[in-house]
Amino acid sequence: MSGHGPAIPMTARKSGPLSGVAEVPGDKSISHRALILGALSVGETRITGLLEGQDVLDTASAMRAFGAEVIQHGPGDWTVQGVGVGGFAEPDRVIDCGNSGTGVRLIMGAMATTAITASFTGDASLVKRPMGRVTDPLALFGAQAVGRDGGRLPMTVVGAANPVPVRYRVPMPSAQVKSAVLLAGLNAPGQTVVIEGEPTRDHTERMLRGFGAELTVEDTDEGRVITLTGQPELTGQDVAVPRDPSSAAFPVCAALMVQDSNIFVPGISQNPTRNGIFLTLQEMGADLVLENPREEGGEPVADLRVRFGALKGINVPPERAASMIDEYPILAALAATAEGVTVMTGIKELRVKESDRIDAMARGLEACGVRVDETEDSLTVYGMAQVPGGATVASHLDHRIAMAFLCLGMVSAKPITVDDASPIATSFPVFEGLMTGLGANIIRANR
Ligand SMILES: O=C(O)C1=C[C@@H](OP(=O)(O)O)[C@@H](O)[C@H](O)C1
Ligand SMILES: C=C(OP(=O)(O)O)C(=O)O
Repeated sequence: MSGHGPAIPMTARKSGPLSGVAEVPGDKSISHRALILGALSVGETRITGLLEGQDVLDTASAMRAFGAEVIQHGPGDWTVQGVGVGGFAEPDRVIDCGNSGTGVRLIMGAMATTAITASFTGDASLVKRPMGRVTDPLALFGAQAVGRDGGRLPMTVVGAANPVPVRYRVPMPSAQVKSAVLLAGLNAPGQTVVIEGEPTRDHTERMLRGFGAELTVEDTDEGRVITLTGQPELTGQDVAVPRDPSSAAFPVCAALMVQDSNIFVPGISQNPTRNGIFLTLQEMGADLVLENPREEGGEPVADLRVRFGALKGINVPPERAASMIDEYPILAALAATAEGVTVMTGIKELRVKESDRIDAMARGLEACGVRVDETEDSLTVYGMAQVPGGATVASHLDHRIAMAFLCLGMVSAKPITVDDASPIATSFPVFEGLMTGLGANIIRANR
């Protein structure tokens, strides 16, 4: 929803120790895809563990607008009656994707090779984000897009009536762009080929196969080559959504920062295209143990046992960036409490997220008394024994910035206030209750 309600300022104070079980909600990326692929299938898709964050609810409502029947039966328990590949109806209203880059970009891909027209918009954050990275490859299929300011929302996409298949090399590491092209390729005849220079999250590929598409993935000198055979009949599936590693990163990092903490975080996806944060934390010296590795819902998962302990700053290798792209805000907060310097390079994609995350973290950390250096493509954080805090930090309509500073406020000398924590509801609606349940001292500032 683009209608953004009143700001919710929130303050975090010295907390802990954190202890107990952190049951984080379902994976956001997989939740969006389960709804979209369910809508593009024939028959019923039953989804359990769906993330009921606003980003995903907006995708559910978009799928209804394209003609699918989407019903909630209970918490996390949803069904989708799909319309089949090429069966999307023309929506009779503007598709409002709220705060969600994943939602709008994947849905544009999913409708771009059907002869319908759809208009898209979003909130004050989403309308600033680049859409040309998706509409450029969609134009190769024959779709046309007209947007504001050379490729921003609001935007209207006219789907291709006679789509042709495409061979496309994704110019930046982006699972959203890759996925938009693959979803568009579903309704094009012949083979659509997507090549990515560095691997990004592969949920679309895994799930397309699970829904019955013919798709191959080859690692070559050119990169990862994904070939999809168009116009398959997708069949509704049962999807069990694993818990979100990107959400898990917040209680995990908070427990690593807050003295004497010891928490258990069950059932977290360890998909190798998503687990970079856990490798990084272990390199920093974290007492983070992966227990009971297993497969759930087609994804590798493990339980995490996390205990407080002193961490050291490291150089995070740029080639790891794609596998932890959403975790840099919380890593930057954690780095402020580690011994020594943490250097994060190869992260310029952070500049086009819900906010410019390099800038938002750098300014917020400085306001809290932490020294940082930034370049277009990197952020360096100088750790200190005691972060001063005592600042009000802007979240810029960015859930991950809000959560990162609330975690830092649990260990700073003086409290940290986030000017607006309402965007947390887009990805982690139970954050406040979950964290306070573990022992976090966070409270809505206006209560
Ligand atoms: O495909 C996805 O589900 C996502 C891909 C990433 O974005 P980019 O494709 O822009 O890197 C990530 O930051 C986002 O939270 C979710
Ligand atoms: C970047 C993110 O999401 P999106 O691009 O879907 O808005 C995120 O959740 O950190």
